[in-house]
Amino acid sequence: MRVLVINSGSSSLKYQVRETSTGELLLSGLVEEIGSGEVPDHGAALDLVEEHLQAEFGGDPELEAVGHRVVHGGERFSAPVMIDYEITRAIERLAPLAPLHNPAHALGIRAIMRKWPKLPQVAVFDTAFHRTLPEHAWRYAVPNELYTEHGVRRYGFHGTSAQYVTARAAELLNVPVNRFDGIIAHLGNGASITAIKGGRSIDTSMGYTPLAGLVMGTRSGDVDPSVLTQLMIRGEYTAEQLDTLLNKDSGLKGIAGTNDMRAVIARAAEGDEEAELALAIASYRVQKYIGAYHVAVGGAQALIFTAGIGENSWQFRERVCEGLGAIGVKLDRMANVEKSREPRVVSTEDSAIAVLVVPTDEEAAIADQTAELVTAAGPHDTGRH
Ligand SMILES: Nc1ncnc2c1ncn2[C@@H]1O[C@H](COP(=O)(O)OP(=O)(O)O)[C@@H](O)[C@H]1O
Ligand SMILES: CC(=O)OP(=O)(O)O
Ligand SMILES: [Mg+2]
Repeated sequence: MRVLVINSGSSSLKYQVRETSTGELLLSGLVEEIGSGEVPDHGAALDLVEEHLQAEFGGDPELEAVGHRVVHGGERFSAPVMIDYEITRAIERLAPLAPLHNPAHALGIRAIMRKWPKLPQVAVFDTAFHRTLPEHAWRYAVPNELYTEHGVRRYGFHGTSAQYVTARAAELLNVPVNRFDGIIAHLGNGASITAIKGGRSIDTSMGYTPLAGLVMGTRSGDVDPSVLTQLMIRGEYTAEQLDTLLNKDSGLKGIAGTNDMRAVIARAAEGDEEAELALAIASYRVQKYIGAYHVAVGGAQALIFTAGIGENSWQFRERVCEGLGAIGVKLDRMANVEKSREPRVVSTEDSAIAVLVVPTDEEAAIADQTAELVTAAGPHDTGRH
C-alpha cells in the first residue's frame, strides 16, 4: 500500500511516502520554519508536500492512505485508529497535555481532509506502546481523584520508536522479542528512556506530558513541582509563562543557549563552561534512569541508544557510559566512534550489558501500522477510479 506518513511538529513537518508491501521508501522530505513568512501554516506546508509529490510522481501520487504520528493519545487510544472528525477533535482536546505536538497534528490532519477528503487517515499514537505499564509505574502518589477525575497519570511517549527499536535490538541479539529485557534511550530533541521487560514497556521517563524525565533540547525534564508553585505564589510567573519556560526555554537551551546538541558538544570542547555543565547535567540524568531501569527490568540484557543524539553522537554515548561502570557496562571506544546506519553493538565482549546503537524509524513503523489498519477496515472509496 502506498502510504504518506506525516510527522507534524510545532514548527516542522516531516513526511515520507512508503510502499509498505516492499518496505520501499519512495520519497521523503522536511518542511521547516512553519509559521514564518514563507510557510505561514500547516496548510501551506502541505501545499509544498503536494508539489514535491507531483514533481516525483506526476499528476496523481496514487496515495492509498495517510498515517499520522500523534504524540498524545490520552487514556482513550491504545492502538492506531482510523481518523474522522470526532477523532480529530479528541486529538485536539488533548492539546494541553502535549502543547508542542498535538495542536500541530490536528492542523496536519485537517489540512489533509481539505486537500484529499476521501483518503483514509490513520493516527498512530506515541502513548500506545506504554499502555502495558503496571499501575505502580503509571500512578502518581497524589489523591485518587486527580486520576479518576482529571486523568492525571503517567502516559509516556516515543512509544512507536521504542517498540520499533525493541524489535530491531532483539533481532540483533538473536533473542525472541518476548524474552528481551532492555533499556531504550531515545535521545532526540525530545528525549525519553524506557524500561522493556519481555518486549513490553514497563516504565518510561516521560509522564502526564512529554516534559518529564530527561534533560531535552528545550525541555527541563524532572524538576521539583514546588519550583512552579512557589514561583506562582510569589507572583513571579504566571502558569502560562512557566509552561513556556519549561517546555521551550529550558533543557540544553536554558543552560547552554542552544538546543542543538552538535553545537553544545562543539562549545564544550572549546572550553565553554555552560556547554560543559549542560552536558554534565544531561548525561548524569540519563545515567540515573539507566540505573533505575536496570533494577526495574530485573537486569537488562542491553542498553540501546537511538534518535538524533543517541544514533549520531559518539561523544554523548561515551559520556553516559563512562558513569555506568558499577553495573558492568564497558563501551568499546573504537566501535562507538564508527559511523553506520545499521543496528550495531558498541560494547566490549565482556560488558555485563550489551550497548547497542539502533537507528529508529518511526515513519516506517507508522506506515506499516497504517497499512495494516486500512487493509483490515476493508475497501475504501479513495475518490480515484
Ligand atoms: N552528529 C550529531 N552529533 C550530535 N548531535 C546530533 C548529531 N546529529 C543530530 N544531533 C542532534 O539530534 C537532535 C535532534 O534529534 P531528532 O531525533 O531528529 O529530534 P526530534 O525528532 O525530536 O526533532 C538535535 O539535538 C541534534 O543536535
Ligand atoms: C514526544 C516527543 O517529545 O516527541 P519529539 O521528540 O518528536 O519532540
Ligand atoms: Mg523525534
